[in-house]
Amino acid sequence: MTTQLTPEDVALESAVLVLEDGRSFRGRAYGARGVAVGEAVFSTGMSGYQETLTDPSYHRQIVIMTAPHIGNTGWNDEDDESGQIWVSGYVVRDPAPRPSNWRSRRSLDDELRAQGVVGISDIDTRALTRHLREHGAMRVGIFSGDAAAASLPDQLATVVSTPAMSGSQLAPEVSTAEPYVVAAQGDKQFVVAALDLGIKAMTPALMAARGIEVHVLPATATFAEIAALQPDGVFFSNGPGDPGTAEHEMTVLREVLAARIPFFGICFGNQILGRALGFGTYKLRYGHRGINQPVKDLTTGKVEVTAHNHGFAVDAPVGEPVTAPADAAYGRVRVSHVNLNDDVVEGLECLDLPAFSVQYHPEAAAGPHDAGYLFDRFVTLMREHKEARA
Ligand SMILES: NC(=O)CC[C@H](N)C(=O)O
Repeated sequence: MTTQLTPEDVALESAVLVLEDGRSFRGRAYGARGVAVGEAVFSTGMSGYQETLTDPSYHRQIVIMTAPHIGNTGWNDEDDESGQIWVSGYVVRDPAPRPSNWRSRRSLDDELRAQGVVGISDIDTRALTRHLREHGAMRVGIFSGDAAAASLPDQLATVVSTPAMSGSQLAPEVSTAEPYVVAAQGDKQFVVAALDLGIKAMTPALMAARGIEVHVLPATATFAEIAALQPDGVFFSNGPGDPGTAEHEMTVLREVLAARIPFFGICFGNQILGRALGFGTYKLRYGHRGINQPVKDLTTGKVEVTAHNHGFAVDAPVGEPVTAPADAAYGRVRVSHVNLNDDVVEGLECLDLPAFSVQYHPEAAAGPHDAGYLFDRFVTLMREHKEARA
């Protein structure tokens, strides 16, 4: 006689989370069954889990949600930031047994299973987050189904054999294979070439809403391919991996700067601008991920509450402008934004070139929208540049 498991039995299946330093947590299988490995990172967002899961910048990361209840509003057909879930695994405390929202089409659990994403629930996510804050981001594995029964040394061996985030070049793995165009809404005012390093759907949408025709290009695009579009501006998106590996993108950006084409970069794009100007990048202890990070705009003195997802940052001096260390021809540059929690550089502005960037997310789809003015700043920069050339 075969035994049929009921949904309740399945929900009670045990699973284990193993950190690379040997600490482990027992929980329950959630989403797909199997093995997931990646870098353990925590997000403090209380909402927007669908946008988080589909953000390509989370490629090869296992995301731990500090908000205890996840899945309450289910999964809809409108909020994806890309064509798939990118996190390599998902860790929650208390998943909603029944989603409730007028837009929900299926449960989060069903969507994780359908996309083969291994998760774990009933984890003390507070204890886990405190561990990561004390010991820093590290590799982690989730083991469920048959893999849950393997020995801890075997599970640990799997975790430590996965590549570390530092040194990982991941943008080409998530970038579009072919260029595509997002049409401007209303009259077309500007053409922007947007390098897709892991772009989120909301970014071209917010540009299109401002009359920009966005040509989204693969990460491998050359300066010649960008210049062939005769763009009014160039944009470099967010994306996964270590910015220290983005040699091709940095070289292309230096050509963009030399050609004095207006430039705006977000997150990975900010780190690449930092490198192009001659600053270093470094890995943060545990990064910034969530939608409640206070950032000060040093131009206006205003503080904005912002969405973040970064594990690396630019090493540039806060205060008086400095000459770009890479090449005096780039002129002066200043740090334009800082994080008020830890003074991390959150934005760069060139004073003698039409280029600026931010480390955080003005496109934040789950909000907050305090930083939306940065898209307007890009439009102003392109307009001024166009008028000066006319
Ligand atoms: N969202 C992003 O663009 C992240 C950039 C980079 N991968 C980091 O972790 O810092």
